[in-house]
Amino acid sequence: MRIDVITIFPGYLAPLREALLGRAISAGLVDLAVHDLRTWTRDVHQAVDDAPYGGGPGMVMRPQVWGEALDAVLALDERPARIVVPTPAGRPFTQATAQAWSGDERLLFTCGRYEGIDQRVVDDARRRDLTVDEVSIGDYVLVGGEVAVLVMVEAVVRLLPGVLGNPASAEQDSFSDGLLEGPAFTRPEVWRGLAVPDVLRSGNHAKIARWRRDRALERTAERRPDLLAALPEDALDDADRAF
Ligand SMILES: N#Cc1c(-c2ccc3ccn(Cc4ccc(CN5CCCC5)cc4)c3c2)n[nH]c1N
Repeated sequence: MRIDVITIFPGYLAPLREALLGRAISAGLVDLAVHDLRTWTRDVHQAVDDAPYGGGPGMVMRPQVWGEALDAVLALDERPARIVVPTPAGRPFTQATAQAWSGDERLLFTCGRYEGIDQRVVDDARRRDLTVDEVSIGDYVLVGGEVAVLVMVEAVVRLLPGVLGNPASAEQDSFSDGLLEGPAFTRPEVWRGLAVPDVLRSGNHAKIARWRRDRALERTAERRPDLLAALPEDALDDADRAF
């Protein structure tokens, strides 16, 4: 997978070259290129923003600079790219989104700042039959798109074959079966007077699986009843319902 990121703060994306993601890049599983949006400015001040038409707070990012940047970065590789535009007004980015995008050949992330990017940049890309997804990572307000890109790239890249040491980990993700995962424990058996649940040390795999499922159902009902309500009819078996 090729990933391009366009931003006025390239340094914000440095964490993508650390740890797991850094190893995925070194292993050739991901090609990452970060581009400074100001490369495509033409004025001495390298202006990327201007006042909003119709008034209102803050500034809006200029379409000319973004249009030239997108055209140039898209031309760097012939593979079709999904253009991702983080925005507070976007569709929710979920695990299902990450799963879907993990099958893409190329992702191109545009990091807005100020009050966002002139809407015509998205409109122009869509009318050229480019795939453009305007997404939000959550119902809170950030200062720009860079942090959202860090979140989305990590969520997608960890799903690529060969990235996670143990593929089962991604298969047993929270949300992958529609439920939150339950509590996890490791040694020591007792820590500050708190013991690991006996069932986890029983060696009885059926009982352990049941216990873990019950804890996942309990936690989901307590913290995310919306996820429970959204489960498909056949997602819960009789043992689940008895819980
Ligand atoms: N993903 C994601 C995001 C973002 C995000 C993503 C990309 C950009 C680019 C610029 N900003 C700053 C900003 C902040 C507030 C507003 C709304 N306006 C304020 C007054 C009138 C409406 C517009 C932009 C961004 C924020 N925030 N939260 C998420 N889950």
